[in-house]
Amino acid sequence: MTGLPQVTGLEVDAVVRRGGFHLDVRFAVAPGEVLGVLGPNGAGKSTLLRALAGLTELSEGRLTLGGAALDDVAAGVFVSPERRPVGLLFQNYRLFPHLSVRDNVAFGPRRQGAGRAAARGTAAEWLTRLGLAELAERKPAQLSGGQAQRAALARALATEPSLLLLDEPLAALDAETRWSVRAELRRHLTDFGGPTLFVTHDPLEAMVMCSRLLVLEEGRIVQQGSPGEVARRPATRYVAKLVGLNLYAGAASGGSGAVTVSLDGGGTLVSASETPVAGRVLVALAPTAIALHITEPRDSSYRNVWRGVVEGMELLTDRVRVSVAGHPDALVDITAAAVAELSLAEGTSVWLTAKATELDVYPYPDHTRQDVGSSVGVNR
Ligand SMILES: Nc1ncnc2c1ncn2[C@@H]1O[C@H](COP(=O)(O)OP(=O)(O)OP(=O)(O)O)[C@@H](O)[C@H]1O
Repeated sequence: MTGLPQVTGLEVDAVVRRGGFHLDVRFAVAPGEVLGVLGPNGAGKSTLLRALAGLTELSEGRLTLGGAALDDVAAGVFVSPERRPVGLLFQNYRLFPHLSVRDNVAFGPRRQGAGRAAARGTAAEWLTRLGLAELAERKPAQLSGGQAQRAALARALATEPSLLLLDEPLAALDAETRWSVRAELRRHLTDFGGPTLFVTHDPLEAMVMCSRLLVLEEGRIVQQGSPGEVARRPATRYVAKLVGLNLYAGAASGGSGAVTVSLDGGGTLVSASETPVAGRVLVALAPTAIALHITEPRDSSYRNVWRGVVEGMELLTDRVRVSVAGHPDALVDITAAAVAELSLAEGTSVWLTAKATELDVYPYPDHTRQDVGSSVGVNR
């Protein structure tokens, strides 16, 4: 025993330049951890996965898996894609159309040097595990979307990879199939002992499938944390929107139990936060925690009362999301019955109220780029 920790996970310290785009990230993924990678279009999610798979070269930095370098620009190390112990699962499956399902799954083991019979044996095992044994002789075009996705998963796992890279693996499936394939995939990810990166645009999927989330924006990491932390305390406007919260940036003053925040875009909010906070902060407020009134509310239990004008309404499954312009702007979720009772329409003047206990105030995250500050609120 040397007493040194054994490095078995993935360590990423990477810069990739593609035209005018720069990806610049540093993070680690532990064995068995499923890291959800979220971010708006063009944030660099696919670029990151491509770099890990060896399909795009690093401009600077180093990637190590289990302590061994896959890429090390300074040392001149680059392991070619076919020699990386990496399982890939992409949205559009990329099964070979001319090969049977069995041969698609046997392809990886064959490429790794297994004999024809051994590779077919491995393929048969994985197809059985994924409930596809009876479809082994079919061609990909003869499979449903869910079956094809399972075949692609069998193909990714049959090479016994040390790292799994999943790029929106469920996006092409219809809602019902997606649900069952997701449950299946989750089971396999739990069994898989290595690190997994899971790119998705779907916040629910990220919450359900991933043990930790990493949010990329413009090639940089703007937030990392457990799904619960990210959902409760979003670091940027993009994350707040994703998890359905109002988010405001401002300057805090006052003590525990009554923190006053002067918002960047005008207006003031008061929080009953028990943790003393001062200086630059973010304030998260759920759309369901705001109430709308036509006349000025007389109930003094509302510490936050401000005026606004209805800008738009969107029907959600069981509520209506009302977009209100004011200081601050806000998204407010109310029932369809309340919309009717208040006779709300675009242009209606309203009063907004929120209890101080409903506002979560937290320090402005250090790792958030400072220039996000002025635009961080869902609303100005
Ligand atoms: N081959 C390329 N050459 C130059 N720039 C590229 C190339 N491929 C992608 N880019 C640019 O790199 C940036 C990141 O793209 P990437 O595909 O990694 O984003 P993404 O987060 O996966 O987006 P999406 O959610 O839309 O799939 C984008 O600005 C894109 O235009």
